[in-house]
Amino acid sequence: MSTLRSIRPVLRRSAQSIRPSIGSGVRGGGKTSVRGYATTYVANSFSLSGSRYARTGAVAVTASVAIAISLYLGNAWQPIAMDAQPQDGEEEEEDEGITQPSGQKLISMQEVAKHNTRDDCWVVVQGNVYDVTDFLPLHPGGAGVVLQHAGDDATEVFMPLHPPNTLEDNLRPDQILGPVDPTTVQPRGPRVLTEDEKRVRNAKEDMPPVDAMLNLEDFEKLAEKVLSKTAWAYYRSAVFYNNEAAWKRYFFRPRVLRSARFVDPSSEMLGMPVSIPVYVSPAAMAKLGHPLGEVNITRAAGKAGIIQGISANASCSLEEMVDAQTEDQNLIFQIYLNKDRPASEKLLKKVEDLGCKAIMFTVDAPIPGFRTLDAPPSAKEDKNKSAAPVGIAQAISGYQDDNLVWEDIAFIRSNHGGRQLNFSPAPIDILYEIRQQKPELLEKMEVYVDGGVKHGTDVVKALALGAKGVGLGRAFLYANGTYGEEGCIKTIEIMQKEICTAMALLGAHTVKDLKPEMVKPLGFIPATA
Ligand SMILES: Cc1cc2nc3c(=O)[nH]c(=O)nc-3n(C[C@H](O)[C@H](O)[C@H](O)COP(=O)(O)O)c2cc1C
Repeated sequence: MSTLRSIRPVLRRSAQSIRPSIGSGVRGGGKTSVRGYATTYVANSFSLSGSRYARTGAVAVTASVAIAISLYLGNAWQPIAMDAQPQDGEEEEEDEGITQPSGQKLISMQEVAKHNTRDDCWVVVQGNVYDVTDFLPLHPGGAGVVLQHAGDDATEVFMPLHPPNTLEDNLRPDQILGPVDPTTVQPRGPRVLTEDEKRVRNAKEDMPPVDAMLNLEDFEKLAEKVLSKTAWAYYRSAVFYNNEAAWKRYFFRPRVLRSARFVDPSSEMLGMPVSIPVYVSPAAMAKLGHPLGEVNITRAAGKAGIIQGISANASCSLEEMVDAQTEDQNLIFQIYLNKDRPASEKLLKKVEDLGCKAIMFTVDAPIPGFRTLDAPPSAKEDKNKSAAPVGIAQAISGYQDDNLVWEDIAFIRSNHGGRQLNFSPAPIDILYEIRQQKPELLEKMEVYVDGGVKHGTDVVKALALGAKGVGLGRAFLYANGTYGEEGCIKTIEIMQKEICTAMALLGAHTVKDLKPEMVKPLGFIPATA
């Protein structure tokens, strides 16, 4: 990690909590008018110089995102069955492999099927055969997830959840065995949609245009209808009991008779200009909601001028997101410390080489929390034995170092929280406590907040109390899962309008005009020390 001095780390610590981080030099951004709303707002447009990212130097991803999970989601690659079927007596010859003109042997499905045990496990993904025997104990979701597809084609369950090249990046060259002989692939016939797939298809046909989404709650309601049961369960099953409610306990003290004609919601985060002080919180598995996954979010964040935090468990590769970014877009990468620490160092090096501007270091997920909604499907529900034998959250964890302590990360001074422990304090309550008891901290370091944010007013409350920026996690997953990139852009637009309206009505022209005395808690106030 010492090789990464130029990357600014943001350590994720307390669950659903605030994110203090160390800011540094300020870079200017140009200004453009954003119209089409009652007031003229001035937003920052990025014009960073010297921020082109290196797009080479990509090396292996860690086991963290490798073969993370098996779930049945449909619409994935299926091997093409050729008309010619093997004739009796020809099997032995095929099992030895047909040699292609390139010299590479084709492997028959019959041969693949022989390697179907824990001690000898092959799988086929997108027409290629992989020997994953040695990888079984390393699989984040446990060996069982992979063994369900031992000796068989795992493409359909593998593809929606893994970045491209996951297998190539994590297996030794001798474990990448070569292409399947397509003449040996049994035709599967037309795939019959499950009840859930039919429900999703019908719901998608009924979707209103994106402009019918008036606020983030509209996206959430629609997401529940159009997402697969698996995606909804994973996205929704977080430990946010208190967070959403907590924002509603804080009220404004507006200032009046201050012109509301001009409002500028632009700001800076970690020295980077942002059009609004909202960022994308790193959240895994965007492909569960849309085939283009996190890339949609990258594109939207780039166009709208906000920062994207990329999950270590993203279903797209970092390279894909880097390729999708605009020239002066800023990406931040989130990591968990891997039990295999050199793997984390390797990942950090890659993250730096690919031009990410900071890291968020999540430290509150040494083990996954309980999520009943995201539980493994019962055997009854999963007749095809195609789903993961554990929930998604469980399946993509496991590689995180559960022995991580402060001493290991003494060089990092800031944090980011996940969503593991229920009944942890809500971020706004912690922020308020800091404002009351240690206001000097808010001057010394940048504090970021996320968890349960649904309205521009939530953002404005946090900014007034001293936060530098506010993150949205599920909002982008829902937006992506409903309308893809368009939905993510609409989400940012909605937030911008709501933030500007709240600022104008509070009598704040710029983010700096938002003051702590403009926000007070009513009702329950968390106990103070
Ligand atoms: C489905 C889902 C996946 C998440 N994945 C990650 C992750 O991979 N890494 C991480 O540090 N935080 C992760 N988080 C936590 C988010 O970064 C963020 O703290 C949280 O979503 C904020 O709350 P919100 O969803 O109400 O905005 C995830 C959250 C959700 C809901």
